[in-house]
Amino acid sequence: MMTAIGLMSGTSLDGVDIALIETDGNQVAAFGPTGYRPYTEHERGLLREALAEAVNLPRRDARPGVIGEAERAVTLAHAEAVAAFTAQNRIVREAIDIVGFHGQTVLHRPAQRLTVQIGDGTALAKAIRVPVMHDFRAADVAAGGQGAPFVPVYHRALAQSLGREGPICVVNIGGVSNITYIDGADTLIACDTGPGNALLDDFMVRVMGQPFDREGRLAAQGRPDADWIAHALQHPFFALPPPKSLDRNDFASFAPHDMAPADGAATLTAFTAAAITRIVPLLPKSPANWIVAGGGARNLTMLGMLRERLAPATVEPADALGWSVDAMEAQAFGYLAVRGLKGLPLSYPATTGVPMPMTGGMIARP
Ligand SMILES: Nc1ncnc2c1ncn2[C@@H]1O[C@H](COP(=O)(O)OP(=O)(O)OP(=O)(O)O)[C@@H](O)[C@H]1O
Ligand SMILES: CC(=O)N[C@H]1[C@@H]2OC[C@@H](O2)[C@@H](O)[C@@H]1O[C@H](C)C(=O)O
Repeated sequence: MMTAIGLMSGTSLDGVDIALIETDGNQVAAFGPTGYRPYTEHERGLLREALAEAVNLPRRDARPGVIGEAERAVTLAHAEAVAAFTAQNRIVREAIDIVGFHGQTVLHRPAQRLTVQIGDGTALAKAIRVPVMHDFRAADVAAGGQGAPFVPVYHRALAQSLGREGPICVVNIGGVSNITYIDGADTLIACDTGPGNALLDDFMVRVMGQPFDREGRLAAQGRPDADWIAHALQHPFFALPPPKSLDRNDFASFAPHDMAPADGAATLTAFTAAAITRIVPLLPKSPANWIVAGGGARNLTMLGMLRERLAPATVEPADALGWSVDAMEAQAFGYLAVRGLKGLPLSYPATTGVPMPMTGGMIARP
């Protein structure tokens, strides 16, 4: 068994999730503590600027202007997250075999074999004095894969311990939504499904001056615009079979106009639920159980809409099974780091479209 710390900074740009996990790269032996280090307003501003600048990046290792500045901020925030987490939980660095460091995606264009995660693995390893596995998506994209999603192998490890009849679908509703379809030991299919919370968050900031729709309370007071959703679902992405992936801003132009705030929030929430449901006819069988992770699992209106659309399948938030809603991706990158160390596959033809199962990740030693 190995002890790994995973670090994830997701598309919501809210902060760094951190989690400890014990695993041999196949089974999960134990979940450790979890933590969170929010970005400051200044850091969030830098990340937003870096995302806007990144559309012009020619190469994945280029760090011009504000992107370099944002990278230094990301590395420092992660070093602080590890220092606070280990101090708080009295973990000595000798007890940690590896740290899995995802970094912050600023651009994702797999068709151009380009996916860019900022965060300096070597600098982080030096700062925390523990080996760091980073750059998880690079090898996959270089081999012609989508480079995302990467959490499915971890979902599979968790699902195997449930001992349920399949098929099971785990859906992660972060900034972007992605699903993992598991049926028995042999079938693992994954893809991004469309927007998660990012459109709703951007709408809430613009219209209500709030970072997100807490528990889905605003959406609960509104009426989804069915025509708007039907039109949005005409986007060719939704008809594509898995594997497929998205950049955070691929749907950024899908903003409801001329709608009351509650109706706009209800429409965007229903759009996310409809886009997730749209994947069902593209899967081999209709999933019997849906498990919802990511911040979207805390949005009760979203959960209600998913239940309505996916019935008679069951829809449960991940924490109802003892899994972490918030730290699942951080745990996953700890798990993936151990798999990377052992040369085990991180992605498969049916999860990212790589021609063969691929290991990945780069190791930086202090
Ligand atoms: N209590 C809550 N009620 C409603 N929504 C919530 C709540 N808590 C979090 N969220 C939503 O979840 C989002 C954060 O989700 P999460 O941390 O899973 O995203 P991420 O990891 O950054 O994204 P990704 O998985 O796309 O990389 C918030 O921006 C917000 O929209
Ligand atoms: C390129 C990139 O960073 N993609 C993220 C993003 O956020 C959610 C979705 O889009 C997913 O594909 C992926 O993250 C998770 C952690 C994954 O790789 O499984």
